[in-house]
Amino acid sequence: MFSGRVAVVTGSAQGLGKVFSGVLLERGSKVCISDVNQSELEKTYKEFKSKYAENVISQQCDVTDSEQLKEVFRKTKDTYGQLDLVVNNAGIVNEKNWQQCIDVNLNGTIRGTMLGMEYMRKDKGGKGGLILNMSSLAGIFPVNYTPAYAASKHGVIGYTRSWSMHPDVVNNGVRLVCLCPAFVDTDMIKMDDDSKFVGTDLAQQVIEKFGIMSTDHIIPVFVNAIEDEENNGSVISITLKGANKIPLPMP
Ligand SMILES: NC(=O)C1=CN([C@@H]2O[C@H](COP(=O)(O)OP(=O)(O)OC[C@H]3O[C@@H](n4cnc5c(N)ncnc54)[C@H](O)[C@@H]3O)[C@@H](O)[C@H]2O)C=CC1
Ligand SMILES: CC/C=C\CC(=O)/C=C/C=C\C=C\C=C\[C@@H](O)[C@@H](O)C/C=C\CCC(=O)O
Repeated sequence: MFSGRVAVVTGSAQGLGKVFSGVLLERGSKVCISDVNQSELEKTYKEFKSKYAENVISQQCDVTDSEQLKEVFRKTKDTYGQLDLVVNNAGIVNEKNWQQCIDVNLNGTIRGTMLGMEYMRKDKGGKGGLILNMSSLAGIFPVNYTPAYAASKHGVIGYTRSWSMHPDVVNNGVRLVCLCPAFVDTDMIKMDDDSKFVGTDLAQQVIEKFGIMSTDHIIPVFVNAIEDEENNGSVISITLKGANKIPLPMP
C-alpha cells in the first residue's frame, strides 16, 4: 500500500506535515516535502535524507503561488515518474491577516487539489490516487476566536466533498478525504502571536475543554485514510475521544 507510492506533502517542514511525511517514508513511500519556510525545510530534508536517501526530495513552495506549487508537482513526477498521494496540509491561523489565512488554507488547498487531479486522473495519464485535505474541527463547528480560519476550514470540507462526488473524478480513480483534528501539539496552537486569534482567552477556554492531542494521535487515522481504498468523500473528526466520520448534513 505504501511501498513505492509517491506523495507530495505541503507545509511539511514541521508539525503535522513533517510527521505525515515521516510516516510515509518509514513505510517505503517516496515523498516530495515542501514548505514556504526554506530554512526549516532544509533542516527537515537533511534529517530525512540521512534516513531515506533518494526516497525524499524537497522543493521550497508557498502554496499561495500557483507557479511554485506547479513546480513541486513537476519535480515529483520528473523524479519518480508518478504521483499517488497529495496531502494539502499547509495552513496558518491569522485573524489579522485573514486574507492570507484564506489564501493559504482554502485557496492553497484548491490549487493543490486541482494539480493532484490533473496528475492522478486516469484519463490524464495518471493511475488514480488520494487527495488528503487538512481541515479541522474548526471546519465543522463555528469558532468565535478564529472566524476566518473557521471559514477557510469549512471551505476545505465543502470543496473536498464536492469533488469527491463528481463522476469524472470518481470514475478516473481519484478519491478525496478530509481530516478534521481538534487541537494538536504543534506550533500552530502556541499563544505566541496576537494576530492569530480574536481573543486568546476564548481560545484558551476551548483548548482546555478539548485538550491537546500529540501528533501520534493523528497517525492511525492518516494511515487508515490511505489504506482504505473504499473511503472517498469522508470527513473525519479526530479528538482525544477518537475518530468519527461526520455524516453529510441534510437540509
Ligand atoms: N495543530 C492543530 O491544532 C491543528 C492543525 N490543523 C491543520 O493541520 C495542518 C498542519 O498544521 P500544524 O502542523 O499544526 O501547523 P504548523 O504551524 O506546525 O505547520 C504548518 C506548516 O505549514 C507551513 N506553511 C505556512 N504557510 C505556508 C504557505 N503559504 N505555503 C507553504 N507552507 C506553508 C509552515 O511553514 C509550517 O511548516 C494545517 O492545515 C492546520 O490548519 C487542523 C486541526 C488542528
Ligand atoms: C482554531 C485554531 C487553532 C488551532 C488549529 C485548529 O484547527 C484547532 C481546532 C480545534 C478545535 C476547535 C473547536 C471549536 C469548537 C468550539 O468553537 C465550539 O463551538 C464547539 C461547540 C460544541 C462542541 C460540542 C461538544 O461539546 O462536543
